[in-house]
Amino acid sequence: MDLSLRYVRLETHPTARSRARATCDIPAGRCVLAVEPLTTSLIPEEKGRRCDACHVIGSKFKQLLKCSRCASFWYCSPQCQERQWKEHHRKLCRSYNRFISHSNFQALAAAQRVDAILLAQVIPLVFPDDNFTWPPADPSPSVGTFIDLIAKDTGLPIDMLPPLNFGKKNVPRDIVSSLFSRFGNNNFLLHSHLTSYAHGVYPLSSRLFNHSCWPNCATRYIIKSGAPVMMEIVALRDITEGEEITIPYADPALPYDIRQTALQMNYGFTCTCALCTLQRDIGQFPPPPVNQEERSRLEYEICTFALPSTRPAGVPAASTPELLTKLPRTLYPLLNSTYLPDISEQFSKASHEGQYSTALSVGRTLLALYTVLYPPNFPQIGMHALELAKTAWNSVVTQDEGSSSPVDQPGTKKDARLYLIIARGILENFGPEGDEGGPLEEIRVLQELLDEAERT
Ligand SMILES: C[S@@+](CC[C@H](N)C(=O)[O-])C[C@H]1O[C@@H](n2cnc3c(N)ncnc32)[C@H](O)[C@@H]1O
Repeated sequence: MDLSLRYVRLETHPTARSRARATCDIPAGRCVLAVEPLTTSLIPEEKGRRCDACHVIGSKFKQLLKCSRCASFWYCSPQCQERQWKEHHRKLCRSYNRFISHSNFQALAAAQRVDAILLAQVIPLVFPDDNFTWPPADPSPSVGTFIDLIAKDTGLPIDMLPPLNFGKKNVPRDIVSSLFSRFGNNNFLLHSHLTSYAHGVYPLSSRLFNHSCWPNCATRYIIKSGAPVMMEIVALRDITEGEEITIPYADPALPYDIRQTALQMNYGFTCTCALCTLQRDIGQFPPPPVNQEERSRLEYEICTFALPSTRPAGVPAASTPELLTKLPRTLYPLLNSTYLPDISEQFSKASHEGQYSTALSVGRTLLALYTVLYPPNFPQIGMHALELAKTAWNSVVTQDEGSSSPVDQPGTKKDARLYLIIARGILENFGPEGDEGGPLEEIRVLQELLDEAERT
């Protein structure tokens, strides 16, 4: 495996086998590495909506072509169809529908079904000539890296998978088992504008990057017509030479216990990152107050405490959860595991129903919590700030009649501008990704509307 990479080098790690270290100082926003997939698979809801090869969305101007034999794969062009045909579809086409309608497949949980499809697509890549010997003879660099990934028991007995007999011969069970043991802890969820739409195997990223709940990098996916979907590892903040490069395997805003259980179950390790260490030392957060007045006071205080830190310009991004360390204990009830899901739901409901004052007051508290719980420049903070900017603008144009309590006021153009500055700083750092349009385009349009409103 060639790991002579520009920004990262691999070195041994006492418990995680190895880790990726920065070979030089890396500025925030820099793409540390771009990685090709070994294979990807759309989630069922996206089948027929996107090209199975390059993932562009079909439209009435660019209608997708259905595979005329299996009628289960769609392509935006004959080139994409040909590329996928050569990779795996020539082996899968005839048996794909039998495979996914088999009772064993139907009995699998959703995530296991995706792994089963990825496995079926990987086998023709590992054994293009149906020469089933282990280890495979003369693997491509990507297959070689895949074989080199950490193997773990997936907890799913192999006889629960549908038979894998795509080539002329049946795939030997021990080979299926060896390949399948690399799934589960090595698959990525592909997203566009932070909405998941596919799963994929990116062996080089799996081989290189360990997890942290306070990561210095995040993954983005580049969807380009006719090209494989590239995974890019983007620096969230300035990284110094020698620092370990990490990405999040789980959402850092999930409660500590849930993160630890998921990481242990799916990847077999206990996370000891800076966020986990701090949260473990703090222990359980007390429940939020039932009294509404008391609750509003805490919400007001957390906004005053955290929101100045979301201003991107000139504020160096912390490499440790600085805000959580400094958070007054009196505000801990707002970090209780019940509170964040509760206000997220309130925010979505109020903004969808046009209750802009409520949405803005709840959304502001949510932004404060995200700022405390997520590492600096984490894209979720930027996406939420953009939602707040749009809500403030909608409130302005519909002249929403909100109450006049200190935390519950109708939005103003000034609010919209402020949230837009936060959103732009973070999302421009994260960079263009996913489908066409999306948050960067929305920022541009809203900025134009605000500038226009200023002029008139
Ligand atoms: C996708 S691989 C990452 C690359 C891996 N370190 C290697 O050398 O191939 C995931 C595995 O790495 C290990 N790992 C990743 N992050 C870790 C962490 N923060 N602490 C301990 N082990 C970790 C676990 O064994 C996990 O199942």
